[in-house]
Amino acid sequence: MQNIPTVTLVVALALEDGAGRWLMHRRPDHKHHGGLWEFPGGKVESHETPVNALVREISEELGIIIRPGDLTPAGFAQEDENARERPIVILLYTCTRWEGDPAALEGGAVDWFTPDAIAELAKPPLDVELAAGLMQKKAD
Ligand SMILES: Nc1nc2c([nH]c(=O)n2[C@@H]2O[C@H](COP(=O)(O)OP(=O)(O)OP(=O)(O)O)[C@@H](O)[C@H]2O)c(=O)[nH]1
Repeated sequence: MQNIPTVTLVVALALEDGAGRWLMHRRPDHKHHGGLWEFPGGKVESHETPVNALVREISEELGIIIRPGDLTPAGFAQEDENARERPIVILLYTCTRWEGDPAALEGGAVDWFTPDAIAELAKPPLDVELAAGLMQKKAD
């Protein structure tokens, strides 16, 4: 039987500094959801585990090194199954340790935000859910 993916699997990172702020990435204007702020990350390739994909994406996108063992699952969000042919499912991980200085290597911008500031940012719909779930989890 042919192995046909039914969803687009995306991984995203909630990087937390020591002061209760999170790193968000503003997508380059020419991309899907251009100009909106999201958790950095990207699509899982067919040969990768989600964690390996996140380590790769974060290195490419932010130029920092994170380790698989420092990633903690923090929730997920998914598009409606009728949204498109392969609806997006995003897996969110938290991390508090990294090496290097995060920079927007593929365009756009990166910055650190408090939970209240993240709530005010213009975000893709799935990130609204991811951010709300993450902040709820931290408050529990
Ligand atoms: N990385 C990331 N993508 C997100 C988030 N929320 C969200 O809806 N998406 C969507 O998920 C998809 C991920 O694609 P991407 O463009 O970041 O990934 P990529 O670099 O592997 O793809 P590309 O090389 O095709 O551009 C995009 O359609 C993006 O708009 C998020 O928090 N982080």
